[in-house]
Amino acid sequence: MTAQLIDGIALSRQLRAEVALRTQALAARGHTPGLAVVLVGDNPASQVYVRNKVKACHDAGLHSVLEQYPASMSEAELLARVHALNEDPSIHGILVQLPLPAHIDAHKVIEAISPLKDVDGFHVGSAGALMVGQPGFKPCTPYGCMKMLESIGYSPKGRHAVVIGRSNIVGKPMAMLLLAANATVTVCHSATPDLAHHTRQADIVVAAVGRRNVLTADMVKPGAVVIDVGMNRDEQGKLCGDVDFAGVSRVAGWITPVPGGVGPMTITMLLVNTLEAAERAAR
Ligand SMILES: Nc1nc(=O)c2c([nH]1)NC[C@@H]1CN(c3ccc(C(=O)N[C@@H](CCC(=O)O)C(=O)O)cc3)C=[N+]21
Repeated sequence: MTAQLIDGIALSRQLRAEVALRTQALAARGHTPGLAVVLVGDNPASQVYVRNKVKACHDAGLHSVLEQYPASMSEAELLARVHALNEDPSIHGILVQLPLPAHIDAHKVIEAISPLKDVDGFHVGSAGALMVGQPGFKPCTPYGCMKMLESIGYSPKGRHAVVIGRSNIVGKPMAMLLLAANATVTVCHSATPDLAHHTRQADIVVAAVGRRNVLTADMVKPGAVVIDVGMNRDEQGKLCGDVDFAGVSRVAGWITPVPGGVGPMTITMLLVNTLEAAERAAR
């Protein structure tokens, strides 16, 4: 059996076209959605990522500003910039690219972002809203994974979902979204003694660890949906996920590729959240 591909690029193209239409309608009423992307330091990977985000905004008709600062920027200076963006009516979403330099307390910076502009969904208020089922921004990566399930008409209701990884930005919110969609959810992590025991029972596996080959063919139930959130490099420097794609795609029913899977969807949901923030502000 060969798994069907869930194509994050094709789905992104579709969703971004919808974003562009809604953006146009909002802009016609004088409320062009605006995203501020703040990058501190010169991490080359971060440079690429933020440029992709700014380009995606441009292509969908959103306004964006990229603010780049040297690694020597102080925490107080960054907090002052966040406060200014909170007050800027042309900006509806604020993204402070992570990781931040070690001398800056990332938690403090994220908490300084207005929850109304927290399009990353990283603020404690956004996390709490997700947990109790109140309106708020969902973190873009797990939100994108839910859209990928939706795109294949797969309802998590009554299914067993296994999430590997418990980070605040992927694993935990992913578990909450699946739970809200009525899945039975197991969260596995580095202290789980027998990972395969859990994954073999899963109808849905989400791998979000940040290490290659965390999920291999022998760990997957035939026909399962496998979502790969990993972003790693192999020996040749090639981008690869957490899943042994060649092996697992012989067993799974559906699988997301890396690249071209969850990554583009993360950016798409950032656009969706920014548009949503602008629509709320325009009401
Ligand atoms: N405040 C904040 N918000 C983030 O959302 C955030 C962040 N900080 N820090 C870094 C991570 C990483 N991240 C990615 C998004 C898209 C791709 C993506 O589009 N990847 C392409 C490939 C890109 C390539 O070729 O390198 C793909 O998977 O097809 C990758 C990584 C967002 N992050």
